Amino acid sequence: MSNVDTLVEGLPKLNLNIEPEGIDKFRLYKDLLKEWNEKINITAIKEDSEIDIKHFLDSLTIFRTDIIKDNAKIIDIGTGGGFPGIPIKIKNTSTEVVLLDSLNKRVKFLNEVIKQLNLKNIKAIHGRAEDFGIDKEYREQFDIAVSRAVAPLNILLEYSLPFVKKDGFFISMKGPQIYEEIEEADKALKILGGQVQEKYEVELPFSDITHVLLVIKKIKQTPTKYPRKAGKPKQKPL
Ligand SMILES: C[S@@+](CC[C@H](N)C(=O)[O-])C[C@H]1O[C@@H](n2cnc3c(N)ncnc32)[C@H](O)[C@@H]1O
Repeated sequence: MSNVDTLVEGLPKLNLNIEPEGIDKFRLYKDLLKEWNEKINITAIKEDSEIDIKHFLDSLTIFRTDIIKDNAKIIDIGTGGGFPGIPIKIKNTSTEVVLLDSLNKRVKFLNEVIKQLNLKNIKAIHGRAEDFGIDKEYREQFDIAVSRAVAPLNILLEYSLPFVKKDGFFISMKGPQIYEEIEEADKALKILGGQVQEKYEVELPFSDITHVLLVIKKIKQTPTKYPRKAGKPKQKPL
């Protein structure tokens, strides 16, 4: 079994607490991550303490925003190996979580994690954000969309904001380059109905890395012509 010692030591540094049952789930999650990573490419981060810091603790920094309320319905866009969606679900079991990724082999891994960790009220779906964003089962159905390491903000907003209900939030987990990205995303924000609400700078424990959690509030409905068809947001960002 993997150890999650660095995760356990890092939680108080983020003012977070996770019950022993949750810690056991992180341990099992790490076992599966390392096992599957031998067969399919999920993450370049392979060492125990690095997984704790750069995947688990980094994902959990999202709780510093106070946006994730009990029972919130959340979608993680481009979740990859489940970050930040699975740590969110382990920490707050009352949330309803949808994990979305365009790479099917990663979605298969996520389904195995959901099964083995016995997580409830969570599912992994395979496809592109541009396609699910026009599907009425998903469009404007979420209190919160989250995303880490998927695309520059002007592109990411077109992937994410269509999923968020009016008065809901999109939380983008970024590095310090976010400040330039915000300037470049001014037009996309206006078109898609978003407004910058807050920026939280968070120091990642046991590292010299500072990440920024950008909280965008959805202040009006997204026009039905967005998202444009798959590939278009990236080819021709707003
Ligand atoms: C660099 S990985 C980041 C994964 C994870 N969020 C993390 O922080 O570790 C980006 C992920 O986004 C997915 N992705 C990229 N564009 C997408 C799109 N348009 N719709 C859905 N998933 C997408 C990719 O398949 C990939 O798994």
